[in-house]
Amino acid sequence: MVAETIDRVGVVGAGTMGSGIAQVAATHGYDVVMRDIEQGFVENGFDTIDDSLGRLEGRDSLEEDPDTIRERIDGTTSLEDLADCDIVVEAALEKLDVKRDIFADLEDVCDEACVLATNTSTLSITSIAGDLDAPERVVGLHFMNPVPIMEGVEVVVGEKTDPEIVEFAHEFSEDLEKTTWESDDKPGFVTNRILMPWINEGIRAFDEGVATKEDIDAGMELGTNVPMGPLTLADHIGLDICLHATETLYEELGDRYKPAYLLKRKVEAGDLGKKTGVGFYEYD
Ligand SMILES: NC(=O)c1ccc[n+]([C@@H]2O[C@H](COP(=O)([O-])OP(=O)(O)OC[C@H]3O[C@@H](n4cnc5c(N)ncnc54)[C@H](O)[C@@H]3O)[C@@H](O)[C@H]2O)c1
Repeated sequence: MVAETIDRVGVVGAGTMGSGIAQVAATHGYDVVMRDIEQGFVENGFDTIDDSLGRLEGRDSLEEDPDTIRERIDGTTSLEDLADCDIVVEAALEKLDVKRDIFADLEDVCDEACVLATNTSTLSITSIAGDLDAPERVVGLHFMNPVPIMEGVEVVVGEKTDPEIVEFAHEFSEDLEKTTWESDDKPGFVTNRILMPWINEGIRAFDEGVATKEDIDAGMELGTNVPMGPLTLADHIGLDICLHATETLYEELGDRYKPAYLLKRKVEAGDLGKKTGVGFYEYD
């Protein structure tokens, strides 16, 4: 059990994924430090956690009351507050330069035994760790959205990742009651290499007038037994995240991953999906 070797879990980014990872770690008894760049973003993260814990309590899915879980999470804007963490999971923007800067800072601040994990959807673990003194302690820990609900975690092995760190990543995920699979550090790993072109083709089909958005989603839900069609799923993931992921795959793997025109246009218009209230659908 790696649980015995971990006192404190750090999370970088308090957005959709970071808040979910902080919540799940706290639910499983870990003390958590959740860091974002502005206090308002940290507070948004706590609002998301409160909503989610409230819903889970309503379904009798929690073993402790929400306040006990919530009190295990400290919010901060200071990177130094991650100094005592035994593992830090980065869930900030899907941009290589942003992640490389964060990992350089983490290497300065954290103890050398601290495991550094990234929740990146498509960026190379090897590139994120490239400039570090100890790239062997960097591993991909790709949680799925929404983190408190989805069972799977994709463990991604960088060129230099130490096999013991890979083992640790699996065990840590299992301590959070997740089930893991492993991928080499190839563009999009297993999940997004296959999922993103599916979403992208759904957007193209909508843009080219094949069917209404509702019928495209219904066709895929009822016709292939997936829980959400491509346009609803894109709104849940965030259209900016989908665009960054598709652009990375296009850059690395060529024409078959070219982002749909309508995806770029909606991101430029600021309609990013559920998180901004408008994507392909409207949300309260
Ligand atoms: N949304 C999904 O469905 C999903 C699924 C799996 C993986 N991911 C990956 O998880 C990561 C986060 O995605 P998200 O959907 O939570 O994004 P998000 O936009 O909801 O949240 C990102 C947060 O990171 C913060 N941030 C930016 N720079 C930072 C820094 N230097 N230090 C600390 N915080 C910083 C932002 O202020 C924001 O609150 C991305 O790498 C994304 O590709 C997303």
